[in-house]
Amino acid sequence: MVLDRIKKVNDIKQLNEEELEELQEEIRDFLVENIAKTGGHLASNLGVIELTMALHLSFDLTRDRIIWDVGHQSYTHKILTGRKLGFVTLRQYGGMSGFPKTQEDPADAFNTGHSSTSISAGLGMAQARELTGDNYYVVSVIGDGALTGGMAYEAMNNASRMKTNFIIVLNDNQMSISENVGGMNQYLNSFRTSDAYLDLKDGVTNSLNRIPVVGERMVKRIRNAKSGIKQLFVPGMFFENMGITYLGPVDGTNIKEIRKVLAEAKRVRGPVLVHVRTIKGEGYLPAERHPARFHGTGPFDIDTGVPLYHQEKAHYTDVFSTVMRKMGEREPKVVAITAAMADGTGLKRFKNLFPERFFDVGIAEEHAVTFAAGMAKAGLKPVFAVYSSFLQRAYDQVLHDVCAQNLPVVFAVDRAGLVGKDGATHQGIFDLSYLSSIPNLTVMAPKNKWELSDMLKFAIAAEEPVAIRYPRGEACDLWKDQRAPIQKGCAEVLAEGTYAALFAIGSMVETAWQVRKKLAEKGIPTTVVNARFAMPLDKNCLRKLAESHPLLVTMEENVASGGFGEHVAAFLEEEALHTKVLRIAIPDCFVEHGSVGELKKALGLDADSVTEKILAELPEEL
Ligand SMILES: Cc1ncc(C[n+]2csc(CCOP(=O)(O)OP(=O)(O)O)c2C)c(N)n1
Ligand SMILES: CC(=O)[C@@H](O)[C@H](O)COP(=O)(O)O
Ligand SMILES: [Mg+2]
Repeated sequence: MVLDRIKKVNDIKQLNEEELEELQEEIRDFLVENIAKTGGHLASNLGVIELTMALHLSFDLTRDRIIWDVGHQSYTHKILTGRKLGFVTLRQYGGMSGFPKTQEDPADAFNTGHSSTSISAGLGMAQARELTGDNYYVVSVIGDGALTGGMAYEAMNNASRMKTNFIIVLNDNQMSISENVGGMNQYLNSFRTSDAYLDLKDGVTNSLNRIPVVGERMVKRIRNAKSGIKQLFVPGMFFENMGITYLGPVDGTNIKEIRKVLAEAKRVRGPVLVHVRTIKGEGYLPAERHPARFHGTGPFDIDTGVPLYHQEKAHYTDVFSTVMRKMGEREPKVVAITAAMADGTGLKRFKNLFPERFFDVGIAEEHAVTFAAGMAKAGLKPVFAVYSSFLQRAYDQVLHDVCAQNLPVVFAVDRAGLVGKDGATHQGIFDLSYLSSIPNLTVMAPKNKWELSDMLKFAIAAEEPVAIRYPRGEACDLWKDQRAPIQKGCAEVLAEGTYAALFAIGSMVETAWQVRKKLAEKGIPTTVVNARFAMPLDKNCLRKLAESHPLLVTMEENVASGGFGEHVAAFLEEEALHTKVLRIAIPDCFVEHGSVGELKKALGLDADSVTEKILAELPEEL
């Protein structure tokens, strides 16, 4: 196998043409076989095998730097830098990450996970190189989906000042996770099928002048031509007009062609964009046919592409999806917004039923929030469904555009808590902290699936901003009959005891219930309260609990700093209520990948660990 000869970076450069062709196929088989077992981001990776090989052949990654936008497509890069063996543990606890990690390999130039950062980071490096007089290439590889994100434009707007080489590779597969959207997508569509890049440069004398020799010769040729000197339409003119030389489009399945264009890109003095057309899921039929389903997949049967494990219980996302459908039917003012996550957030159904009230804004969380604010101001009832970790980048918009004006926007914060295999960049463990501190914003979390439904209805009826956070995965289906109406700032007592009060929020209510059982077996009766609201807190309930229990335990799936427990503790101190407080939260750290169960155990958030911590706090004579 040629693949076995790739042990470290640059080993690919030892291969002849025939061997490169073999390698291409071997990598494709390797990825399908391995991801079929471990799960992972398959379709995007299959699409960039040739592009990645061409990049590794064209650059020296002991020195040059490639920044992978989002980073979910970096598997071939990992293989070519000698990490083939890591695929057995891909995204598993203690195993290899699914994203680039500088701590994993020096050839990973920059950590990514969230979209549209690569051009900024690359530009920063290229700028640093200019100032320090170093000598290396910087290449930012960005997908057409990631190019819908505002940061990419902010970076391109700045790139024109570069006097030295800076390469942007646009990996254009016409897909975000699902179909790509927006004006840039339409613009790219208008010349995606154009002929070879060189013939299309007529008229682009501006940037050709930045390509030594070849460019100058072409400019001369264009100037001497009798007709067609100024074509009405020149591919890539948008980039050209921003001062970024455009080269492309080039066939992303053809390593030789890509290398040829990259060689030219290396000669440009200034920023240059190489437009590469790729195919999401290339070479594996089920993924080519269903690129969105194979964007991120669990284990599957290779022959059929059918998932190996079937979902048994409803996920919180499914519940959200169903309630949104019902609310869409009942309430014509309800509109749904997603930032390129219609599948993941469960809004696909709403999209199909109410297409005119569904808005996919692209990977543009900041815009999505202010867009929602505008809609709310004009009388609609926007629901922005967004992953907790992606809402982080729209903090100012939540604060300044929605909450400061007290506008009735609903934030359906999915993937709140530990998400597991995507790891540190995607864990939704900061939202209770960053949302609970914003005035006017009500922050809630359901204990089970019925409560998510009730909370969503409550939020849609509210005349002010509300965020509901709920975790990835199966929805809790305990306490079907305990469904007291949701009232702002009111908690729900689930069971009463005397020694300790477990004041838990969201997913941790179920854990509190398990802890209660474990303590009951030891003869220790506890109270369990479902807090429901992280903000405003149920102050009356807290007063009563503090007065009647020697120990109050707060439980949350969020970091400790600024979180639920911190707010509870601050309130008790303010009121001079002197019960002992034990705060169960995620330590203030970035949490790497692994299954949610493993991570909870490691972080002391599982029922056994919490029980031990409580026992350590209770007086010995109990
Ligand atoms: C800020 C942010 N929002 C959403 C996502 C989720 N996400 C991951 S990949 C992706 C689509 C990216 O599309 P593209 O850049 O074209 O890459 P492709 O998957 O097509 O290779 C999205 C929306 C993210 N990673 N970061
Ligand atoms: C790379 C990325 O950001 C997404 O593809 C993410 O991995 C999706 O996560 P879920 O599997 O939780 O939808
Ligand atoms: Mg794409």
